[in-house]
Amino acid sequence: MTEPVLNLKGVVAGYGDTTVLHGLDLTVAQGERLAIIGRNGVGKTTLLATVMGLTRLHSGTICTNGQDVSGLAAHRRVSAGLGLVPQTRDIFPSLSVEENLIAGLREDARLEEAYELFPRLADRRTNGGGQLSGGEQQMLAIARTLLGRPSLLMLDEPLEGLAPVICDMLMETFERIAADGKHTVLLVEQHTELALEFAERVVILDAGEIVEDANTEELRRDPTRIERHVGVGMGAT
Ligand SMILES: Nc1ncnc2c1ncn2[C@@H]1O[C@H](COP(=O)(O)OP(=O)(O)OP(=O)(O)O)[C@@H](O)[C@H]1O
Repeated sequence: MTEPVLNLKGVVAGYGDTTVLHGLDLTVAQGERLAIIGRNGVGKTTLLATVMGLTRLHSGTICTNGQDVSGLAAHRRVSAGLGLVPQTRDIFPSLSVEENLIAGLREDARLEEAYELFPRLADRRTNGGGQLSGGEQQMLAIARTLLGRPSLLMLDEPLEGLAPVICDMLMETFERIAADGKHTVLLVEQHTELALEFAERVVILDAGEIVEDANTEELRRDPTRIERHVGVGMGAT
């Protein structure tokens, strides 16, 4: 049987002594398209950061593809197949686009893959990271993470603050990445409708706990299950 790409058991985590996640159990199968939604401050970013080893894990275990990574540093988790595009994008502003990409490049990956995915980055390859528009920075952040060859690609509110035309283009790109057979995509998104459009399964976080974990169609049939945790109307929260 194929191991899940992500398996969390009893995860209690936070910052220092503060606990934000209160005992999460979550299994993500290979190839799944999962969205995590919830109001501001419920712990979505903390969950992704915890998977990457960037918070304090008080108890519980985190496994990826059958490997327990609970005690590993973030860079070792990248080698184990976990990839995060953080909300902050973390582009190096003084390095060129190409140098930013090289920073994420695994030996078996090629720079050209990034340019094939986002031709715009090829046009901008010698420009500094700090000279890019918000949309171009997001493309760079996504491409750089993909060059690390993640089996799980985690995207933290990747559409935030971007123009609708760029959001559409990025959503299409996420569809392609999810369909290529090499990646499992986990999307954290404030815009509930966009999240539901993309995902086949939706997890809702509230106050650091998973309060819904269901098939997207099932949730669509009973929107109150979303609205009671995310807000009325299922629009942007
Ligand atoms: N570095 C930090 N140190 C201490 N507390 C933090 C830190 N980052 C976040 N928190 C707290 O953890 C809780 C969860 O925040 P988190 O950013 O994970 O929520 P979120 O669901 O991603 O919200 P948003 O949609 O606003 O990004 C909040 O109470 C927040 O204040």
